[in-house]
Amino acid sequence: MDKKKVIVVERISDKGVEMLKAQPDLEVTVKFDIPREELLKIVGDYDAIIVRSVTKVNEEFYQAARNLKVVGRAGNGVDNIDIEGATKRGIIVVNTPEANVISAAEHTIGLMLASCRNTVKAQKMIESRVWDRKNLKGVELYHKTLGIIGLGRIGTLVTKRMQAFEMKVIAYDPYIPDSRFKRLGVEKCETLDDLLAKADVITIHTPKTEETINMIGKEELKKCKKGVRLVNCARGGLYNEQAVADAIKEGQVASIGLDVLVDEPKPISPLIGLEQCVLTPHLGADTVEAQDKVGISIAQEVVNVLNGQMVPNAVNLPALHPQELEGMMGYLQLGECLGKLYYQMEKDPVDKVEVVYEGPAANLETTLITRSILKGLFDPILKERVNMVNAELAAETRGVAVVEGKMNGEERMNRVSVKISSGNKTFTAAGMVAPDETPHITEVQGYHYDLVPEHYMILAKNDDKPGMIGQMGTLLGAAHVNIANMQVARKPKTGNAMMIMTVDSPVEKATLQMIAGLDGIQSADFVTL
Ligand SMILES: NC(=O)c1ccc[n+]([C@@H]2O[C@H](COP(=O)([O-])OP(=O)(O)OC[C@H]3O[C@@H](n4cnc5c(N)ncnc54)[C@H](O)[C@@H]3O)[C@@H](O)[C@H]2O)c1
Ligand SMILES: O=C(O)CC[C@@H](O)C(=O)O
Repeated sequence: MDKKKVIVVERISDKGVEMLKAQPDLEVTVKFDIPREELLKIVGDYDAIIVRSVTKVNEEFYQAARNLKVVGRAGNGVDNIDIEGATKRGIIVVNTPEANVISAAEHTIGLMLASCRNTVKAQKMIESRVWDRKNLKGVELYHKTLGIIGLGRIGTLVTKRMQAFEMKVIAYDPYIPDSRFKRLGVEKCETLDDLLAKADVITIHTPKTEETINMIGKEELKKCKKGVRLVNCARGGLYNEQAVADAIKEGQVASIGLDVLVDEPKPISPLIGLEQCVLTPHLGADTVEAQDKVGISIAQEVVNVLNGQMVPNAVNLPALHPQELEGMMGYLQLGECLGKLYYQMEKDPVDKVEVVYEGPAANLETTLITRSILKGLFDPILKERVNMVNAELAAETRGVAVVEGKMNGEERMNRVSVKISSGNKTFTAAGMVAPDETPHITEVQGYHYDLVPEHYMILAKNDDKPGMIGQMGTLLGAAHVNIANMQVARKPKTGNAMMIMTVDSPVEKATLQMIAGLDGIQSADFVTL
């Protein structure tokens, strides 16, 4: 089998690279600082790429990256990656959202302290052999009010640490529940203006989005307390750099600590050179500990995606905890099997897919199972162009309505049932997952079974009369097809039955035609699951 090709284009830890290189089925290239033109020329050869924050993974990039299946972002923010473009193409984007947050929180605090105590200005003075303490007086953080914009992972870590400094912490984040504010002992600001009016120090920890770019500009700075101190260890441009530079010159802003700038990695900010400004070149995640965690974790995720496994940190899939994922694997396999049956047994284009989850199955992350059903449904007609990432989009672009229903309740049997409609014709299939995570097919077209799906299966509808099984066995035997398992189900009042056989090898078209021609066989389909 051909080896999958991975390229690492930005620096990750040696441990991460070693992990990739230890995979026998991967060919790994590590090449940093590749000029953009050259990268676009070579990226078409690779199945996976690992980047950090500098590489722009955009439309132009995707057009060149014809074989790409996964983008690994060694870090947290994905603002350099066009997620929609990846989703459209079925490319999975993975990141390491937890691995560097402690380092980023600590660096935030470092910048806060350095800018409040003129550390950089003091160092420059000493380097020019000047010992002049009168112009270096700083301020304490003790009993001051810290305003946090964005109370997510890093905002929360900063909160806990600055509460130990006995700062009063207030925060503005309209997207998190009040309970989190309460649990952290943080005063909730209903509006940004509320925070601006109260805070002595402001630190921002939001992602870079349409809503957050230039979130703090000229007007917002006017609403702050005179002499406010700012920190940004999130993304360049959340504070408008020109407005902050002007406000520093006017004395409205006393200092700013910045790890990030709008123009990285070639900064041209008006803040550069101001003595009230402490700057670092996006070092928030650059610690030994964070880089080890990031490198190992991104390598593992990329390997898992290439091996067809689900990963907890896929940015363009619903987020799951690793424990939740464990309990899902059998359901994802079941969903794909149920979906795959349709286009291998029927020809009519699908209008609607209805999925009902019953009993324990209803308590799972069902959107993911529905995606696996859609992936299975479209697999026979789209092959590798459909996967868990773009399965929903594939349904939408084909005008297929997808409806999910749930029937909770401990007393209910664990069951996933699928009804696929084409005009007024319907196709149904259902299954369950055993406690050992093995999927079982329990119903196809109203016939009931308890069958563990296998790679190759024959489904044959027949008249419910003696001799049918014998005829099938003889014919398959003559064609050297070994039957591994067989179940027959009947609908007594109709005189109809359906056999499902799992077989050890593919069944040739000619053999299938002979089966379909047997006396009493109504239809015969060979399916690959
Ligand atoms: N400097 C570095 O090296 C470094 C390292 C890691 C992360 N980061 C950056 O730090 C930032 C925060 O990361 P995180 O892991 O804490 O993210 P997170 O997703 O855990 O938290 C972000 C929070 O921002 C909130 N938010 C979003 N839009 C908002 C708005 N308009 N107003 C107020 N709140 C809003 C969200 O509700 C969320 O709670 C990101 O921009 C990330 O890229 C930087
Ligand atoms: O070091 C990097 O690649 C950026 C780190 C950080 O900004 C992140 O979002 O993880």
